[in-house]
Amino acid sequence: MPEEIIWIGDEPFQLLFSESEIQSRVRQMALEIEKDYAGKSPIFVGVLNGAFIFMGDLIRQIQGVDLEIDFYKLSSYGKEKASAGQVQLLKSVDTKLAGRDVIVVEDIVDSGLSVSYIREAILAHSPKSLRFCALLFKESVADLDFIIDYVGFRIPKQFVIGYGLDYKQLKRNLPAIYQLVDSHPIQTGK
Ligand SMILES: O=P(O)(O)OC[C@H]1O[C@H](OP(=O)(O)OP(=O)(O)O)[C@H](O)[C@@H]1O
Ligand code: HPA
Repeated sequence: MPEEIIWIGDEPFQLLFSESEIQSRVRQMALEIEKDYAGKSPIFVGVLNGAFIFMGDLIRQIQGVDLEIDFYKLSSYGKEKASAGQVQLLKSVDTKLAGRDVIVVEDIVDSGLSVSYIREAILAHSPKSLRFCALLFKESVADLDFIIDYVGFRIPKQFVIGYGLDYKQLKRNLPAIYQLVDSHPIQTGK
């Protein structure tokens, strides 16, 4: 079967993870988190916009834990495929995070800039614990001095779209994830 390709303008993207592959991995991640947080009342903090679909699917697979949700809204990628190299805080959480078990939910860790920013912001609230969950992790790019506790897929550095991830604010609604084909390499990190 030929690889599934979609075109955005003159840029080809190939299928990286199908909808069923994503859903099955999200279920596994949810089970692991459910086990780790049994008997606790964690708060899941999503990073908007990208994480909204992943977080929605993830928390609906966690039925054995009493959980709350809140969101930060950051922007670092602007309209293009490369990080602006600087994070802008567009919305903070409303919940008091002091003394809480906090799980940050990201669609992707790329340069690591966003998740590092969130970590500092949340640590300033003195949570009881802080863990990170990301569906996608570009480990060849990410520059972190802490670990991402729950990772869905480790991926190469190509730009990806779908399942919450956008290109110029579009294509977040694709149910699968696609990556820019190798012949169009783009450095998306810092
Ligand atoms: O590791 P980094 O290089 O910081 O990249 C990861 C961040 O970039 C994207 O958000 P973006 O700032 O594009 O905003 P969006 O979620 O609204 O698309 C993505 O959703 C992550 O939050
Ligand atoms: O590869 C990416 N695609 C879409 N948004 C992103 N934000 C960071 N990296 C990416």
